[in-house]
Amino acid sequence: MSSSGGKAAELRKLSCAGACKGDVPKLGKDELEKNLEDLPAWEVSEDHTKISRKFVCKNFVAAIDFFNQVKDLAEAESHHPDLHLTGYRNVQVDLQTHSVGGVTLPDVVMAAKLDALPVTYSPKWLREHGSQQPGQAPA
Ligand SMILES: C[C@H](O)[C@H](O)[C@H]1CNC2=NC(N)=NC(=O)C2=N1
Repeated sequence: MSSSGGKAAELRKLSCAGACKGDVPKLGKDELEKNLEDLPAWEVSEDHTKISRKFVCKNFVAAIDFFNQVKDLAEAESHHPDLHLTGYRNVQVDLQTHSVGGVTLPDVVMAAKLDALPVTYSPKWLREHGSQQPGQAPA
């Protein structure tokens, strides 16, 4: 049962700093799922080496605006997601700590922080995927 969002709020208080020195432990499957219980928009890859979030933005400008917010956050945290933009508005964000080749707590922290960024979603996509998407800005 997911908490009332408290876990995500706790994660957002943490920093990703130092995540990439190669000594941060990879999270196992169970730890990962426990850490993601409050971040339902994120999926774990088959091999558990990355977590991803997919959504459709209202348009290309909205997608690039989101990417620019991600750029600022990633630079502030010195921890960088992989960003994919296809079909002018289909967004996929992947997170992994490249220096260890897996998902670490800083990746989960970054996911929680990314979920707090406002996104202008495609209204049609929101209707089809449940309107409770994270960071939902007015359409
Ligand atoms: C020197 C610099 O901090 C490191 O190369 C950082 C940059 N951002 C990073 N981001 C991610 N996701 N993984 C890393 O291993 C990583 N390393």
